[in-house]
Amino acid sequence: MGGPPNLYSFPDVDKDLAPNLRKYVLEQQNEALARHGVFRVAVSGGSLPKTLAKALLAPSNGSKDDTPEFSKWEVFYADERCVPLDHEDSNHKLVKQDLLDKIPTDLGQPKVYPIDEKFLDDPKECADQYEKTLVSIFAARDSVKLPLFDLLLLGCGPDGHTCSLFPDHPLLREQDAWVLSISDSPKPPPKRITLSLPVVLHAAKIGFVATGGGKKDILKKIFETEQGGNLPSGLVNRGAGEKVSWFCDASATEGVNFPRRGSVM
Ligand SMILES: O=C1O[C@H](COP(=O)(O)O)[C@@H](O)[C@H](O)[C@H]1O
Repeated sequence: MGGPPNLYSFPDVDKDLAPNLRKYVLEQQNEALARHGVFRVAVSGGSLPKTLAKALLAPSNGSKDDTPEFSKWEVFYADERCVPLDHEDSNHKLVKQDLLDKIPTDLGQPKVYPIDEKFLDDPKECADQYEKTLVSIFAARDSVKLPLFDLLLLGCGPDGHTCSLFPDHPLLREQDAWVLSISDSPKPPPKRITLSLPVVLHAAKIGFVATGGGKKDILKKIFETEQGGNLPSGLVNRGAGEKVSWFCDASATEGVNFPRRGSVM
């Protein structure tokens, strides 16, 4: 990858981070719609859905560039916990309650691809079924080696995990599968599915959202140390380089020695 990742650090989440995240997401939307008429985005759970909702549910300035065209969105999950879709641990539940349910009707609704609840007891089957869904969308016309998401919106845990790819876990070595299962997640709940690292690295753009003082030690590690570069978020950061943009607040980047960018152009 050519250039370095982009690190944005904003004084305030509501006033600065959310509007810049909105600009970034809508830029990716508009480029994707111009490319192929649909915007394919995979989102994470955790703290991301709340910040994303602040960004996307804000009133538009009325320009075409600043309008979310939700009816042309296809929303997937970067990772999901094997729990019912209305369970409080479900990433889909968070995204639905914070964002999807609050989209004004005149903006349309995205097509959403949650996991199939039939396979909650069998994470491997759940992952295989989700991969089949991706194959039916991304590889229907010609066969592709990896699905090309227009945008991935990811979180970074305080241990450096992203999606449900955890530090030192054998899943990080997977080269072929698109969607993986994990039954021993160090963070509960233990049973989950996740996009594989090659799929993450292949995405057109990758936006991390990391806010709050609880993220500053891990960001310092990722941006400043060799060891941090080998953590899951660090592997994405190093491997995808300039395709990666970090949307952080000042508390998360305090003491992080890496050049920051101003605002999204
Ligand atoms: O378990 C998970 O954690 C990560 C990070 O969450 P955060 O609350 O620290 O932002 C999240 O991105 C992932 O989707 C989720 O399953």
